[in-house]
Amino acid sequence: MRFNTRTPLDQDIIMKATQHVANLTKPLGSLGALEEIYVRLAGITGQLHPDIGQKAVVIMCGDHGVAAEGVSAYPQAVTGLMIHNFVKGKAAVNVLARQHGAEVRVVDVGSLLDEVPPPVLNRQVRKGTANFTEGPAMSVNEAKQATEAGMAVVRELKEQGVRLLAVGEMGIGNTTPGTAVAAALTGLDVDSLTGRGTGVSNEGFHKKQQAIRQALAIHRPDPSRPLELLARIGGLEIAGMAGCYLGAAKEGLPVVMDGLISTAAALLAVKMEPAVREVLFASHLSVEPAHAALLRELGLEPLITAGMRLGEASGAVLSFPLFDSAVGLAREMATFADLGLPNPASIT
Ligand SMILES: Cc1cc2ncn([C@H]3O[C@H](COP(=O)(O)O)[C@@H](O)[C@H]3O)c2cc1C
Ligand SMILES: O=C(O)c1cccnc1
Repeated sequence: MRFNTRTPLDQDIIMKATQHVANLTKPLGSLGALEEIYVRLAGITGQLHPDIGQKAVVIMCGDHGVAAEGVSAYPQAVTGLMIHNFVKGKAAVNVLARQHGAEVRVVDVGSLLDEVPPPVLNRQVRKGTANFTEGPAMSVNEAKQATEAGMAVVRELKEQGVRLLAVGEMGIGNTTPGTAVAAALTGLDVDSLTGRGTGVSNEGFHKKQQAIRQALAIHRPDPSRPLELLARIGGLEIAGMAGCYLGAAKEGLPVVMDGLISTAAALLAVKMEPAVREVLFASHLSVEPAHAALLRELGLEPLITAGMRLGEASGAVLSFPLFDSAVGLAREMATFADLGLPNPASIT
């Protein structure tokens, strides 16, 4: 299956933005990653002064059959409880979204909840995945449906005026499929990639490594067939997030990833459609070891290292002020020409 996206970057604006940032009254390159953010935002939006005023965060939710293997420190029911907590506005990501001016959109693509509380979008493809140590997590068709749900949500947000997006997830047990996907896509070994997620015990940690190894052995996932890989060892919210990134590339919308699971979904989306890479931004570096491996594979540097390991898009929303700063600096700083001077960098 191909998900059509347009080539997102406007090369003419990229050149103009690169020149503009080089002419600002500061040593060349001294604003580091903020300069790169600004130039790429300009390329994605096609605007020399990108409008990223209206922001949203999408939280994809789903449950995991592999939780039955005892791979998480928390019971599966916490996924549903947290969906209710998002509705009340009381989760970490809600607080951060209020602080940084972002709308929160929660999408249930496959929790175990029988009644999905409004305004959560009920896009349940099925109630949780199957245990992937025994068989595929879901069918290819189900993975496709969840992916398309993510694409549709992003299309709606873009139509409603959203100009910067964060993507995150909720799903107890999902650092296990997140790490399995990372292992399959990077080829790195399970020992070096597996972390403790919510803080699983030593016993749970060994079960987790065992579950991932077993899944890789049974399914032999092929990185050149990303949708099938997603169906076998992924998750419904992972598919939903992959759809968000595909949708963002299609809509020309900059999108900020969070930690391990959202970045695993992003690498899957890039494997499905390489143009997705152009609209992706890394926010923070998760404690989960597989996260750094995924970012390396994507060739992206995290902006914040704060020892976080939460998911929910908390790190992504936390990075929003850096995006506003990047755009504001480019818009408001004087150029050397404004001061009536040649750019000192161009005369030495
Ligand atoms: C109360 C609570 C809130 C959360 N918010 C995000 N996660 C995070 O932890 C889970 C993954 O870790 P593991 O694979 O170890 O289960 C995911 O739901 C992720 O979003 C949470 C976990 C809990 C317990
Ligand atoms: O890196 C993450 O996104 C993460 C880490 C631990 C638990 N949940 C998510």
